[in-house]
Amino acid sequence: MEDTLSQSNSPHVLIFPFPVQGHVSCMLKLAELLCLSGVDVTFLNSDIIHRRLLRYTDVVSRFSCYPGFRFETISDGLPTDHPRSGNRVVDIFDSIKMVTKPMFRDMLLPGGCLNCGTRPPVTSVIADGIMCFTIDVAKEMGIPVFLFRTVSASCFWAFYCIPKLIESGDLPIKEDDEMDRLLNGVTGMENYLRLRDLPSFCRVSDLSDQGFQVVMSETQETYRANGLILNTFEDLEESALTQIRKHIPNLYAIGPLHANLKSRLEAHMSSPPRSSDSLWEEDRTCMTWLDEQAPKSVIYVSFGSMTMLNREDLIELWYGLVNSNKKFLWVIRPNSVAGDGRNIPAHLLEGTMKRGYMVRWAPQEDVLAHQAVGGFLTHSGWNSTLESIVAAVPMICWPYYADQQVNSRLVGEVWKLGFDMKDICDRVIVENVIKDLMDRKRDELTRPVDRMMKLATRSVAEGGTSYTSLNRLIEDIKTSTKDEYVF
Ligand SMILES: O=c1ccn([C@@H]2O[C@H](COP(=O)(O)OP(=O)(O)O[C@H]3O[C@H](CO)[C@@H](O)[C@H](O)[C@H]3O)[C@@H](O)[C@H]2O)c(=O)[nH]1
Ligand SMILES: C[C@H]1CC[C@@H]2C(C(=O)O)=CO[C@@H](O)[C@@H]21
Repeated sequence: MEDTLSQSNSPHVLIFPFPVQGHVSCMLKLAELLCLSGVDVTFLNSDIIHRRLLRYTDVVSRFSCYPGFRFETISDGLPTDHPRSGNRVVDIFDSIKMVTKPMFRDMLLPGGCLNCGTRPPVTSVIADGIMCFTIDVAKEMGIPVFLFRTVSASCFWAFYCIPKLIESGDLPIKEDDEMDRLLNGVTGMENYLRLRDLPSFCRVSDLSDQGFQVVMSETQETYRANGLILNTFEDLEESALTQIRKHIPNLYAIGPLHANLKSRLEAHMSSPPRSSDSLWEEDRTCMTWLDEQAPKSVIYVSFGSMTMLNREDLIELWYGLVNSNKKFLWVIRPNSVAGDGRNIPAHLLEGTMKRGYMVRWAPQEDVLAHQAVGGFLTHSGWNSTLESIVAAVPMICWPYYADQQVNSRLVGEVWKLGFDMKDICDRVIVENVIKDLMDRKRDELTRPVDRMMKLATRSVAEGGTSYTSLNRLIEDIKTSTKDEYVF
């Protein structure tokens, strides 16, 4: 039996995400898409992420219908009580290279849990694009590696151009730099990308900064992989995709992945069950509250899984929401507000009682699809941006860090799907931008929002660009063969 398995040529992909919510959830969607196409998948989670998935989701029963799927776990190298969010997330970069990389290698060696004869051997790896150490390990074993970078193509391209921005003197940003100055160094974005729209990792005066160095070098190393997978679609990011292809020709644009998965599940069964990838318990009472609200009357507020709010910003946002007189549904994640959460002004508490609803974590895709939701105040994480596009919900962008600065600029200036409130948190501005989005300037957003929703839907339908690109990826995975081990 063991011999038959180890000689088997059946495709077996190892999927290995960077251990944070926004990466794990879209990679789980890719895993399910591969399972649907008959590919065996092992999904490698960090221990902490896996524990939380088991606790808050139905992930085990969801994947139980795919006999070729299984989970494995690995340490991320950090102590259990490390926050793994806000600016502390960069600590994962070091720990994963120092602690996780050798463990990952051991797992793939003969006798390791990924190579012990009980399953067909791993024939290809899909690893997070921010973890290029996986290329070293997989290549040593003769296994092809595809990188999945979970940010937008535009952000990837901006990261890719960092060396050029250093050469031109645009980086590091100087103390007296005009942040609204347009940049020439990111080809294709010259007309709209300002210094302030670069990924937040570029906002450093010292280029030896750890976060800056990691995103720059990991991006530069992408070419070493057998291909690059991006969660985007041609009609949305054609320009950035064209630029990237000049350097990394084997590019698969297969997004929006959640829509791609939904569409393929619907082709397999009439009403696929809803599933969750959440690392917090979803509070579905907000759906009942939404049921009671008028169509397009509610602004949904969520800043994803990593954003930390300080008290000052919390209060300004809160005043803006209450004073806009709009209904609002606000996700405030546990432990996401720094400082004192007490002594909230009575005006805010009363306004929230009348018009607001707060939860610790929401079923976001369902919320955005609800007819009562008319706008999304978002941190512009890439998954949230794509989910909003598919649901045809216009956005107010208040980016926190990383790729979000780039995404919000595209939403506001290029795609015209909302307004970018970058670097501002003032109660009067928040109130006004909400009124603009929900009423005063709503008409100017309606057409672009509907158009992009349709393009997204078309891209994942049979024959669409993301549909075709995903088929190509599946085909390439199925024909990938593992070389002989080289030791
Ligand atoms: O109450 C909530 C809030 C969020 N979500 C989901 O959580 C995910 C959040 O992802 P994203 O919007 O991408 O934000 P982050 O969690 O901040 O994701 C990280 O990963 C993304 C992909 O790389 C990056 O774009 C972000 O900047 C980075 O912070 C989305 O699928 C949401 O639907 C919920 O289900 N319920
Ligand atoms: C935790 C963040 C560091 C890098 C990741 C990222 C990327 O460029 O791949 C962007 O934002 C975050 O998701 C990740």
